[in-house]
Amino acid sequence: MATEPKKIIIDTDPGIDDAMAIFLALRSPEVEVIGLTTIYGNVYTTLATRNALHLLEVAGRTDIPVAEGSHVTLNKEPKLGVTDFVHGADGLGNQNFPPPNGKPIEESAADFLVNQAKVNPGKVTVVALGPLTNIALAIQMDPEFVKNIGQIVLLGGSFAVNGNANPAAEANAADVVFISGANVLAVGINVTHQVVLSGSDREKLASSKGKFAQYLTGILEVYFAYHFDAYNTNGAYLHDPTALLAAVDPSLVTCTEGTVRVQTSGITRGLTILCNKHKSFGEITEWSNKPSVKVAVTVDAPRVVKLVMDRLLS
Ligand SMILES: O=c1[nH]cnc2c1ncn2[C@@H]1O[C@H](CO)[C@@H](O)[C@H]1O
Repeated sequence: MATEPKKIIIDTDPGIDDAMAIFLALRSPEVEVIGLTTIYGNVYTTLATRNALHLLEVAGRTDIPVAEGSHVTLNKEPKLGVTDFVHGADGLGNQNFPPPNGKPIEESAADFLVNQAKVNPGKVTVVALGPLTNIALAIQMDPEFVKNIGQIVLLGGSFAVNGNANPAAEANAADVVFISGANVLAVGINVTHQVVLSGSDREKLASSKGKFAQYLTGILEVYFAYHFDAYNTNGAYLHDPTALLAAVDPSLVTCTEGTVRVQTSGITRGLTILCNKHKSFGEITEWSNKPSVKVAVTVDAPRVVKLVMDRLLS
């Protein structure tokens, strides 16, 4: 008997690699996308919502609801900057796309997350591709959320490699989410930096007539230019697609388990530190007696890239 597709909500700040992940999800029969929620990060939240609606229109999937997320950080501070130098001023490679026709639903992202988890207890996976504010708000709003939500697969943390938001920190990590007790799988940039779309992969996308391949060829130009400047490579890291595919097929990564804390202030703000669950210390630490999460440590990069190519070329 065929198993039912896994219901997923993608929390996203599109974003070029977000666009790839959203299209991949729509091409993955293992999952059913029941909504997109938006957040600041690669762009401000208003533009993230506009881009989410636009991407669903490109895909012909305007049946999928978009719920707009928070405009401010968890501490209620306005978001200071976005990474338009990575994704272009419009977040989608400066392609002058027309505004979408659709509108977000009335429910906020956090309300949508809470309510969907409540009506499908244990059945919804959130794939969180941006800063984790909406997820943290859902956790704070409803004490039942961490029980109701099936899993949170998040792109977040850098786990002992340099960050990309600052040398200590990856752009997305949030302490509230890591110690919430929810079933969390964290895929950090120590892992996603191993998954590279090469220049020749991009040429294959460019020569395909597929709708998604054509669209992505246009927006990838800015993303490749950024990687060439920042990392001196003719390739692009597949952050969001890797996290999405880890939710689709967990066998693509291997994991360790332990408590993750996120530094919330000081020069290492955003630093993620994992304490392996089997390790004990002679003193009580800020990691002691806190819930464990799964943290990806290795990835089958060739298989991830092949899945990305096969599904986006078709
Ligand atoms: O250099 C960067 N700085 C900040 N964010 C980035 C950069 N490159 C990619 N992303 C975005 O942040 C997430 C990975 O941390 C990905 O979602 C990607 O879209």
